[in-house]
Amino acid sequence: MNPKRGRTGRRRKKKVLGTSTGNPSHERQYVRLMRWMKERGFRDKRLRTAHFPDTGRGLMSAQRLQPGEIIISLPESCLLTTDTVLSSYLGKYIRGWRPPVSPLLALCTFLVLERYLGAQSPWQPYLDVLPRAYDCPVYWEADTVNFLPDPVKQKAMKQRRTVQELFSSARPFFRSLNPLFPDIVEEILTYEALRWAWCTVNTRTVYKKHAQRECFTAEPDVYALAPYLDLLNHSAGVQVEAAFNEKSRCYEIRTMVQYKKFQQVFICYGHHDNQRLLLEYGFTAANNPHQSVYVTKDTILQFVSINDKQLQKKWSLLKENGFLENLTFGRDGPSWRLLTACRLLCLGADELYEMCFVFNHHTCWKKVLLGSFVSESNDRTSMELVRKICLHCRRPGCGRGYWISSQKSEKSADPHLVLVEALRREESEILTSSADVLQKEDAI
Ligand SMILES: C[S@@+](CC[C@H](N)C(=O)[O-])C[C@H]1O[C@@H](n2cnc3c(N)ncnc32)[C@H](O)[C@@H]1O
Repeated sequence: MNPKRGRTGRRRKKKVLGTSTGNPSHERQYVRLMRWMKERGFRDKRLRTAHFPDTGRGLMSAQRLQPGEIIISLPESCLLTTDTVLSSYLGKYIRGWRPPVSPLLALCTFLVLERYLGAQSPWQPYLDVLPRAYDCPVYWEADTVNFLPDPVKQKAMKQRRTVQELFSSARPFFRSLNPLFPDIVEEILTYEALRWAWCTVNTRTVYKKHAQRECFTAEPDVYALAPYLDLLNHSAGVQVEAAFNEKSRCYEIRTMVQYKKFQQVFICYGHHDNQRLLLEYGFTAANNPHQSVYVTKDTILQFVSINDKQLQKKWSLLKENGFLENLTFGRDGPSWRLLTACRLLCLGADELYEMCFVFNHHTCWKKVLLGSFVSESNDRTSMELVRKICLHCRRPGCGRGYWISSQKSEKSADPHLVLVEALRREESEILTSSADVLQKEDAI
């Protein structure tokens, strides 16, 4: 009996498809990729590609994996770095170009040109499995970016400017490549192509440090595209060790958690909140333990007295000491940085420069920045200020606690609006939770 026929066979087939990407042309791409990797010395069979309902394409365990076990070991010959670029046809153009290009631009240019070369590129099997587009804000419609909460919106706009500026500044270098692709180099190295390559590098590279080279700008050269390994998705809850092993000359990832056979295998991209995941990787993670709500300087300024003669001085002290960045609310209340900034802003006129002889002769403002108690009144007024800020952030119209349903119906085809909505929903939950914590503290 043919095991693929009949009910059992059909069930068995369904199960296999359920764990694969389910698309035959994609399947062929992975077969080609694996063959190509094998030619380059990759022998691993511990992971395999799969499609997951919540995270999309990823890798799953083909066997039980134990904590401490290496889950993937990628030979150096599979890595695409600036070494690859310099040893290619682009090398002499990069070495001869002044002012030097950045390592990032070199990689991006190489990716675009190799994609253009198609079957002539030795990297084709890898390039074929790369996404055609990304979900980072640089890909979004300008209108959609406007729906982001303010601090993320600023960063998203900065990201768009960064890529636009990179493109503008790179055009003379691109034109210098004319001898390689007469007449059409500007049609290949377009803004859209550079944006794709920029996102490819930013969302998929692993860290591999290269010594600084004269042919590049001084920006850190730390990128390595790692075929197949870059199919691993992110989870905040896993611990891995990942590094290039100088002895084995392989990029290795070791899991610190256990996986059953057929479970999705994750790595952790860093202790990132959802704003950062959205900006850098184009997704938000449900139940992200690092999620927080950012408070802008402008919001804080709305609630401090403009009659405070020391306001400017206090503001400069916060700025000089790096306390005007990353001011957040979390599920367990305001962050220490936000609280500290508020405590400094609430120091009384006579308190700011008052010397404290008990604590290393520091002035009160210094004491606040070091996290020490100053006075009951400072504690009370700063908590009031934090509560006001929290209340303000929760207000509909502040741009956080309301739903963007009207836009949603008009723009239901915009997948990025879903990301904005997820971010806003989570922010609203965090602010509610923060407000509860603040209320409880008030009651004590
Ligand atoms: C290094 S790649 C991982 C493989 C990727 N899923 C793919 O199909 O090519 C990083 C990208 O995967 C997606 N991703 C990673 N972790 C995710 C997660 N937990 N949930 C949703 N998307 C995730 C994001 O699009 C991110 O930019």
